[in-house]
Amino acid sequence: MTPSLPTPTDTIFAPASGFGRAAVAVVRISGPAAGAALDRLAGGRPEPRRLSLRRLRDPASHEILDQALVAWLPGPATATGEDMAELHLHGGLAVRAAVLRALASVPGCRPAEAGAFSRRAFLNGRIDLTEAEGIADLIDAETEAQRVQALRQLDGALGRQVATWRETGIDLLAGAEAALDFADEGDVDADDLDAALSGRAAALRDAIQGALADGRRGERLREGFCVVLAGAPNAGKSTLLNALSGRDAAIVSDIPGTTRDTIEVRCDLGGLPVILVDTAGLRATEDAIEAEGVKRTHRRIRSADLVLHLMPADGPAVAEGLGDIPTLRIRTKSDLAPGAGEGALAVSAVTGAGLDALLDAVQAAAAASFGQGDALVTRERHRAALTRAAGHLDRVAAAPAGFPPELIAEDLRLAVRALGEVGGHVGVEEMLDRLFSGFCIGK
Ligand SMILES: Nc1nc2c(ncn2[C@@H]2O[C@H](COP(=O)(O)OP(=O)(O)OP(=O)(O)O)[C@@H](O)[C@H]2O)c(=O)[nH]1
Ligand SMILES: [K+]
Ligand SMILES: [Mg+2]
Repeated sequence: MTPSLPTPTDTIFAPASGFGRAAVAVVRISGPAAGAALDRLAGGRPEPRRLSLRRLRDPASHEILDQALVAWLPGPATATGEDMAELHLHGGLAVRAAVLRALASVPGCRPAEAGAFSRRAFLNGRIDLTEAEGIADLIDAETEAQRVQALRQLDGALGRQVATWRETGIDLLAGAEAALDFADEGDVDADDLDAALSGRAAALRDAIQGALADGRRGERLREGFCVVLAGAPNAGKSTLLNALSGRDAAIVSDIPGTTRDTIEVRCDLGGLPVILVDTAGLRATEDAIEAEGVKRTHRRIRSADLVLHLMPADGPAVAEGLGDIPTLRIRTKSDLAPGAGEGALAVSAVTGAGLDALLDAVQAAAAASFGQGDALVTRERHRAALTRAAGHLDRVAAAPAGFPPELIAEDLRLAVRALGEVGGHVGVEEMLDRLFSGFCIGK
C-alpha cells in the first residue's frame, strides 16, 4: 500500500482492446460499483472468475444491447485490487458505443483516463512503480530484446532486488538507532557496533554499485542504439538511410544540402532496437537554414552511440574524424569506383553491394553496446535514486570511529528513503501523473 495517497472511490470503465472494428471488444470496469454495473446491465453477477454468456440491456430502456461474455471479479485479488468486471462484447463500433453509454448511466461510473487501471493497481499495492513502468515499457516494446527486458521488470526483477536492499537498509537503520539509545548507557562497546555497521553498509553499497556499473545497458535498450549517418553533402547519407531501413524516409537529390532536419527511423536489427539518424551534410555554408542543420548534425553526432562517416568512393577519403564517438568509415557509391577504398566498408545503394555487411556491422556494434546479461536498471529515475542511496551508504561505511551516531542514522534514513523511491514507496506523487498519463486508455 502507498498510504500517503488517497485511493479512488469512483468506478471507472474503458475498452481494454484496441479501437476500430474487431471480433471481440473487451470493456473493463473497476471500482466499488463494478458489481452494480453488472446488476444493471447483465441482470446480475455471475459466479466469480467465470465467463458467462449474458444479454446486456440498457438499464433505462431495457433494450438489448448485445450478447456478451461477462466476468465478475470481486476484489481485492484483482488486477487493480478493486472489484472488477469484464464485458467481452461483439467488436462492432455501435455495440461498444451503446454499452459504454449504458455504463456511463450507472451511478458512480465514469470513463477511465489513460493509465487509470494501472494507477489503481499501484495505489492498492498490487504492483510497485517498477512493475508499472514494466507495463508501460511492454506496451511500447518494438523489438524482442525490449519486450524481454520489460517483461523482466514487470515480473518484479528490479522491484524485488531493491526491496531486499531496502530491508537491509532498514535493518542497518534499526541497528544505528539502537546504538543511539545505548550510547548513553555505556554498557555496549560502541566501537564494535560501528565496525559491524560500516562493514554491512559497505557491502550494501557495493551491491548497489554493482548493479549501477552496467554501462547503462538497460536504459540504452529502452531508448535504442543510436546510429548517426554523417558526412559531406551528397555523400549519399539519405540514400543509405532509405536503403538500410527499407523505407522512403528521407528526400534524396543530386543537390548538395538537400537534408536540413535530422530524420530518424527506428529499426529492428535482429531483435535489437536501432535508431538510424540521417543528418545535414557537413560543410561551411552561408545559408542560415542549412547552417542550423549543420549545427544539429554536430549535436546528434555528440549523442550518437555509433557514427557512420560516409565518403563517396569516387572522391577522396577524408582523414579527419568526427569527434571521439565510435565511428565506422564507409565508402558510398561503390558502383562508381569499384575497388576504391580498400579495407573500408564499401556500399552501393544502387547495386545493394555491401549493405548486408554494413547491417551486420551495425548489429554487432549494437549487440556489443547492449552487452551480455540482463540489466536491472532501465530508467534514469532508478539510476538517480540508487546512486543517491549508494552515496549515503558510502558515507556510513567511511565514517571514522567516534563519528556522531545521529549523522550515521540520518544517512541510513536517506539511503532507505532513496531505495523506497524506486518502488514508489515514498516521494513519488509528482511523477505518477507523468508515468500513468503515458499509458493508453484501458490500461
Ligand atoms: N551511383 C550512385 N549514386 C548514389 C548512391 N547513393 C546516392 N547516390 C546519389 O548521390 C546523390 C546524393 O544523394 P543523397 O542521398 O541525397 O546524399 P546526402 O548525403 O543525403 O546529401 P545531403 O542531404 O545534400 O547532404 C543523389 O543523386 C543520389 O542518387 C550510390 O550508391 N550510387
Ligand atoms: K543531396
Ligand atoms: Mg540528405
